[in-house]
Amino acid sequence: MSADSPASRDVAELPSPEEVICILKKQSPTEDVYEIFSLGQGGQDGGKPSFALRRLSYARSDDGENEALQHLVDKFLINDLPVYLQPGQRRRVHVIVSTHSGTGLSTQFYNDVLAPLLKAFDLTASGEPEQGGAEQQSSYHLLITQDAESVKEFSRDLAAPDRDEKNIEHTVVLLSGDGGVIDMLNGYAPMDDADIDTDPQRQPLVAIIPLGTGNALFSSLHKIVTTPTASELVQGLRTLLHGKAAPLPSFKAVFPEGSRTITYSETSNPTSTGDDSIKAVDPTPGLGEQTEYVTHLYGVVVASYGFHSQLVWESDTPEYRKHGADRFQMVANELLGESHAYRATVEIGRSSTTAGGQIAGDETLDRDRHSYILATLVSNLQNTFCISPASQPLDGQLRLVHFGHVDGAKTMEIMMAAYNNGRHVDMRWGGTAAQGQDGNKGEDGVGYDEIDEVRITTHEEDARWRKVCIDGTIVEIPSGGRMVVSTEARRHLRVLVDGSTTYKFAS
Ligand SMILES: Nc1ncnc2c1ncn2[C@@H]1O[C@H](COP(=O)(O)OP(=O)(O)OP(=O)(O)O)[C@@H](O)[C@H]1O
Repeated sequence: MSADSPASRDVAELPSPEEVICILKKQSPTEDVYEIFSLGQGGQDGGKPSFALRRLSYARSDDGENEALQHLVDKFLINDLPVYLQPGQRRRVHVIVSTHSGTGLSTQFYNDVLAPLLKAFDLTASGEPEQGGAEQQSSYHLLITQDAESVKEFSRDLAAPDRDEKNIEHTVVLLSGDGGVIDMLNGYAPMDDADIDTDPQRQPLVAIIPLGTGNALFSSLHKIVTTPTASELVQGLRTLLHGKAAPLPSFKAVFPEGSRTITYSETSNPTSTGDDSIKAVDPTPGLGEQTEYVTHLYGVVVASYGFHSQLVWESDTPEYRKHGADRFQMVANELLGESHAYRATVEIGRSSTTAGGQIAGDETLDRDRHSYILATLVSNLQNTFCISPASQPLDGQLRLVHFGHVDGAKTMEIMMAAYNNGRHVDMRWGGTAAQGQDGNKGEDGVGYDEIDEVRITTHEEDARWRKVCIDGTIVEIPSGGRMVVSTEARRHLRVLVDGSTTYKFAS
C-alpha cells in the first residue's frame, strides 16, 4: 500500500473510477483534502493474481475547476465507517477468511487489502471476540477457516448466544464465495427456526467480499448496480463501506430417508470415523469420500437435478479433481457425449397466482425423462451466466428452469444461450431435431416457471444418476425418493447490498 502525503495533484493522476473504493475528506485548516482508496489488481491476464490497496491524497484547487476529482467525490465520498462496521457494546464485527474458496486468494486479499483498509478507519483485528471493553471497541473478531465446518460452527454459536449476548447485533464480513453464505445459513437457520421470536434486526448481517468461483449470490445482488462499473472485488468493498442491510431470501430442501451428502476431502484416516452416521471410503490415497445422512438443507442460490448437479458432482470427484481447472470442461464434454436422460417425476406447487400470471395449484411436468431441472432464487450463477433472467435481487421468487431429454449439442446450445443474457428461456424447438430417447416429437422448449415448491422423485436405479445439488452441496437420494424444495417465508440472515441502488424488494 502506498500512502502519499497530502498535496495538490494533477487530475491525470487520479485513479480510474473503476478502481475507486471510497473517498474520505480529511480535516485541513487551509483546503479540502480528499483521501482516495482504490484497488489495483494484477495478474488478470493469466499471471499470478495480486492486489494492492492504494491510498492517495488530493487537494481540491480553490477555483473549483477540478471536475474529475469532484466527480469522484460526488460518487464515493463517505464520512466515516458505517454503523454496521462499528463494534461496540451492542455490536460485534467479525471477518471470516475462507481459505479454500475460489483459487485460495482470500488470505492474500485480507492481508493486502481488507486489513489495511479497515486499519485506515482504526479498525483492527483482535484475537478473540471482544467483550465490549473501551479499549477493544474498535477491533473485530478474525476467523481464518481451518476446515469445512469452521463457518458453520461459528454460525451455530451466533444462533445460540449466552443470555447476556442475546441483544448483540453481528456483522459478518465473509471473504468467500457462495459456500460461506450457505454455511452461515445452515449453521444459523435450524436454531433460528426453533426461536419464533427472533427480532430480524438481531439476525446476522452478512457482507460478501466475492472470493469464490461462481459468486452467484453476490453477482445477482449487484446486477442492478449501474454506476460506475467496477470489478466484483471493488464492488464488494464499495458495498462493504457504503451498503444497506436487506433480508436474504432462502429455500429449504427436504430429502427422503436414506439421503446422504457426498463430499471429498483429504483424510489421514480412511476407515470408519467411529460415528455411526459417518463413513469414509478412500478411492485415492489422501482424498476420501465422506458421506453423511442428511434430512434437509437450506439454500440461497440453486437446487438442481440432472446436467447441472451431475457436472457439479463429477467435477469434484478425485478422478477429475487432479485435472485442476480443466476438469469442468472435461466433465461437461463427457456428460454432453453421454446425454443421459434422467428418469424422474417433477411436480410444481404454487400457493398463489404468481406475478407472472401463472395459476395457483399443483402441476406435474408432462414428461418422465429430463436433461435439466433447476430451481433458483437468483438470476446469475456466475457474472456472465444468467440462468434466470426474470429474477430480481431479493425478490424471493423461486423459479424453475427445465427441459426434457435432448442430445448433448442441444444442451450445449441452451447453456450458451444462458451466457447471452439468459436467452435460453425463450428457446423452442420441435419435430425430429428435438426428438429425445423418450420418442417425444411434439414442440418442446426450455420451461421457465415461477413456483413456490418443486418435488422431484427420481426413478433412477444407478446411484451415479441420483445426485442432486443444493448450492454446491451434493446429496445422493435413494431410488424412488422424493426431494421437496420450497421457498421460506421466514428470513434467517440479512445481507449487505449496494447503498446507492434502489432495491425493489429490500424492505
Ligand atoms: N480450511 C478449509 N478446509 C476445508 N474446507 C474449507 C476450508 N475453508 C473453507 N472451506 C470450505 O470450502 C468451501 C468454499 O466454498 P466457496 O463457495 O466459498 O468457494 P467456491 O466454491 O470456490 O465458490 P462458489 O461457491 O461461489 O462457486 C466452503 O464450503 C467452506 O466450508
